[in-house]
Parts: sequence; structure tokens; C-alpha cells
Amino acid sequence: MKAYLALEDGTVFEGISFGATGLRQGEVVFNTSMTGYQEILTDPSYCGQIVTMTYPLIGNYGINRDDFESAGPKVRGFVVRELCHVPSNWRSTSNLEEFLKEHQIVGIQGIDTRSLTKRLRSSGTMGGIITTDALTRAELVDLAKKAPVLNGQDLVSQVTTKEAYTVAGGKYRVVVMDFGAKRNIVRWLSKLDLTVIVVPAHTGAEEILALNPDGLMLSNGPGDPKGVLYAAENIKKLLGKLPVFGICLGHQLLGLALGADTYKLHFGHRGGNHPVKDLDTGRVYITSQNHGFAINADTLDPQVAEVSHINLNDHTVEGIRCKNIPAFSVQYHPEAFPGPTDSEYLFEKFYDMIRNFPA
Ligand SMILES: NC(=O)CC[C@H](N)C(=O)O
Repeated sequence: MKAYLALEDGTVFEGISFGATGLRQGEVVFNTSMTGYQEILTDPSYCGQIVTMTYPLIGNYGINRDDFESAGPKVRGFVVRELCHVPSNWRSTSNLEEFLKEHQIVGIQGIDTRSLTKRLRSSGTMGGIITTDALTRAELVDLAKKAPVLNGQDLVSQVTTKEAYTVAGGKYRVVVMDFGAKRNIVRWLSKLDLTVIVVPAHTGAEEILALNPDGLMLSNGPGDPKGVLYAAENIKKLLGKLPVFGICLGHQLLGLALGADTYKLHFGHRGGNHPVKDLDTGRVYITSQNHGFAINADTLDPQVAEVSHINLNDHTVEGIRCKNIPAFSVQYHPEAFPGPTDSEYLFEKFYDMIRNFPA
């Protein structure tokens, strides 16, 4: 069956449908990871987005339940150059096509993903639609123009946990504010001597303190950080009271809580090989990334915080550190999956902060 992908700039691609049929609107973004499509599909940070993979063959190792980053796929739509019809892997229990069908995700294959990506790189992230409906070109483009882009939207409410829950047991207690947390954040924390308590994004500062935490983890999550200012307000009340570690959306929210500003990047960073420099040591780490917003370095109050890491491709902020209180954050994904685990040591750094608090 034919399927179409249309962008708000008027570009229309024709391809072949796979997964569910129907029409989905969203923000069209690209990811350059060569593997990791299961982790990408199930990463809650992609809520509201139609994701294009630049790697040309996707689906070749099928689907297994162990590599999910949440209970199911969160993307609005999925775009590939070539779908592998005969996956082969000993861990595989299903295939990509069945998986998308089962979860009502519309997929499109046979797209010139290089041309699509070049367009997104030059014009920037755009709204778009993906559909199997027989629409005219004008109708497709009109719907693409109406697609919601993420600015100012609170998508966190759609993916945060409904109830608080506790994972593992340990000497110290860490509360994870779940803005759409990837499972791997909880997995890394659970390997340390920590009781991990995951709470909904809307949990108030007083309620969090009532859990007697020794540390606070601010998770990744979808959308514009300015769509979740309520969370930044709660974080502000907690700063200085316990060690804080933020990842991706959690990093952006720490920035907002400190009075800094965030902005939207031209086409974002999504992939498994983004070079990030630690400004203290000069060491470069290859990192896993998925974000479309960033902290504006010029708006950080130098009395309060400083930039600790930068992206070597475009010199944007990749990490900040508070000067007078134990709080730090990174824009990239130390929990990895997909992507390299080089930055796993940051979880240990957070653990050390907890052990040594108050210093
Ligand atoms: N992975 C994330 O936490 C993404 C953060 C935010 N939604 C962004 O796109 O910038």
C-alpha cells in the first residue's frame, strides 16, 4: 500500500506503508544511529515526533522485549529507507512491522532518507504528516502545515508515570522525577547502593522532601522545557537541599530553575556519536544524544553556574555545574542505549555526591 510523508515546506515523499495505516501529524526529526531502533522507538522523549533513521537498512535484528526503554513505542511515525523483511537474531521474538502494527504506529519505507535529512538540516526541524490516506498533494501539504511542532507544549504529562513506584533497595534514597524517563536511567541507578523512587512529573517539592531523599535525579523527557515550567518551579525549591543530577530535559529544567533561558536548535542532535568536550579535563567523549532544545550559555548567571561541557560540532551547551550547591546536569545521555556507555561514570559521580553530602 502507498504511503506519503509531507513536510510543511511543501515537500511530499511517496513510499510504501508498513506498520499501522492512517494519518499521524508531528514534528519530523532524524536520527543518525546505525542501530538501536527499538530503544529509539520506545524512548518517551520522542513523543510527538515522526522519526527518520538515516541508516539505510532498519529492522534487521527484529524486536526483543529486553531492549525497550519504556513499555511501548512513543514516536508518532517512523520513516526508513529500507525495511528488513527477514530479521535474524537469536534474541528476536517479533519483527519491526508486526511491532508497529500492534502499537498503532504508522511507518513508511522506500523514502529517500538522505534527501529528507538534507532538507531538515537546511530548513530546520519541520512539522509534517505521514499517512496511508489517498489525499491530494495540496491536502497533504495543508495537513503538514497544521502539524503541531513542540514549542511550548507539555508532552511530559502524556508519558510520566501515573503512580510513584520504588525500584531496588540500597543505603541511600534517590527520587527520580519522571518526565518520560528511559528505563536505563533507573537501571544504572539501581546498580549502585540506592533505593530508587520514581515519582510523577507533577509531584510537588514538599511531597518529594517527605520521601526523605538523599539525591534527586531529573530525567529526560519530550517536548519544550518551557512547556513544563511547573517542574522547574519545584526543582528550584529543592536546589541546595540535596544533590541533583539532570539528564537532557532534566538538564534543561535545571537551567530554567537557575534562571537561565532555553531555545530551539535548528535541527537538533539525535544519534550515537556526538563529540562532547569536558571543559575541565579537555577530554572528549562520544555521546548518545536526542534533543531539539538547549540552554543558552549567555543567560547562565556566572555567580550561580557554569558551562562544564560543550558539543564539538556546534559548540552548544552540553553540561552545566552549579557553583555553590551540589547540582550538575548533561544534555546528552550517559545512560546510553542506544549509543556508547562512555559517560556511565556520571552516575558514580552523582553517587559520590550523595555519599559526601553535606560536604
Ligand atoms: N531526550 C530528552 O530529554 C529531550 C529533551 C527535550 N525534549 C528536547 O528535545 O530538547
